[in-house]
Amino acid sequence: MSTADAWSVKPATALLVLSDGSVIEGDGLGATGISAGEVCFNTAMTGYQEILTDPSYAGQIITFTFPHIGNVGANDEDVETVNMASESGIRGCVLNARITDPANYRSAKHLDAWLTARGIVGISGVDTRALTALIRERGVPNAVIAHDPDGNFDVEALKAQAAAWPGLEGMDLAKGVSTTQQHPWSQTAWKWDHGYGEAQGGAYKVVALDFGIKRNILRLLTEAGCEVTVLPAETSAEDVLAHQPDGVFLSNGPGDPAATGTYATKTIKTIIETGIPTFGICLGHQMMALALGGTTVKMHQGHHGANHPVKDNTTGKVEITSMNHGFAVDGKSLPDNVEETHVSLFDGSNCGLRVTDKPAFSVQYHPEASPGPQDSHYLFKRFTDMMSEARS
Ligand SMILES: NC(=O)CC[C@H](N)C(=O)O
Repeated sequence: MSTADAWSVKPATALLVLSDGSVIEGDGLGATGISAGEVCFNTAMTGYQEILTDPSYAGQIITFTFPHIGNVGANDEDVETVNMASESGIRGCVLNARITDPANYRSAKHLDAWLTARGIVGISGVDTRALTALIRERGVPNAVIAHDPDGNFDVEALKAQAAAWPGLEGMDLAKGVSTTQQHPWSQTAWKWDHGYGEAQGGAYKVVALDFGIKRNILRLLTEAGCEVTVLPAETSAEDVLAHQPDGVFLSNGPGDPAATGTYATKTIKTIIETGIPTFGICLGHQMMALALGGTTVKMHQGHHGANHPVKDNTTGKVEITSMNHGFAVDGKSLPDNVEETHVSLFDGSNCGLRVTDKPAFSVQYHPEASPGPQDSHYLFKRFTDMMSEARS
């Protein structure tokens, strides 16, 4: 780039328009077009591709607080969406620095080209610190992100579109990202010497209800000795039980748990009552709480990052966790036969539960990480131990 190019003032090729009418200008990246959603911020310093493909982000525009996103490029391995052909559902991304050319041996594509191929609209050159400070002060705003290489924007129409977006509360988005067909899963976790492996069978037959499940959850279940069958979000309790599973897994996923719970909580309640070991993560945790009689609330700014400290009340240990949620279980709403097992050390919010008279437990955070620390991998063993105990 010549000095003249570097200093010339170019018109904005992307806009982030908040529902309060604020207009933030920047450089467009990824797909062109207009996309609406709720703006959250994620504080993870690595793993942007896994974040961008986590189906739990459907309906959301992610602001990365880490300034250099894209510098290790993109590849086919670091994708968390189970169905490679489908988009994760994310509505856009907001970056600080312009994406540089990738510098990593695993890179197969420039992140910009990868975003375009997946239909994700993005904007860079944004003061993401200021945006994050605003979200912390006022809560998560609805917004529209627009990208046009010629810089032709109807700003008033974009403001109206941002103001009209209904918001995540009341939205059931799980059905849209769930598998429509039951399918088996046998890939095991990544090993540095040979990459991903394939499991032959497994000691425990597990069915995973897919509300937007991440690949690494399935890999860690397989790794822990489970033979996994993935079922669509709306599968009935009867159909789940017809598989005669040793255990049932309830996945993460996007949207409002209360809206998704309208069909899933009935199923979950029946499964727990039968005494089959049940393990839930994130949306699965929230819906387990709802099934047990608890309630969920919308959080002020949510928890999205890879360094959230959580205390395990049963052992007193603190684990550093990966989180991605904008709703939370109200710990005080849990009935007497449900114990609060984990709490966030950032704000005291509920991060885990255990049913005292049935083999069922769940956590609000992401023990599979991807991206994030591996402190909480022990929970997959806790699930297989539960299945082993139930057998004997
Ligand atoms: N990661 C998840 O499963 C997210 C759960 C839910 N959609 C929330 O935002 O709280």
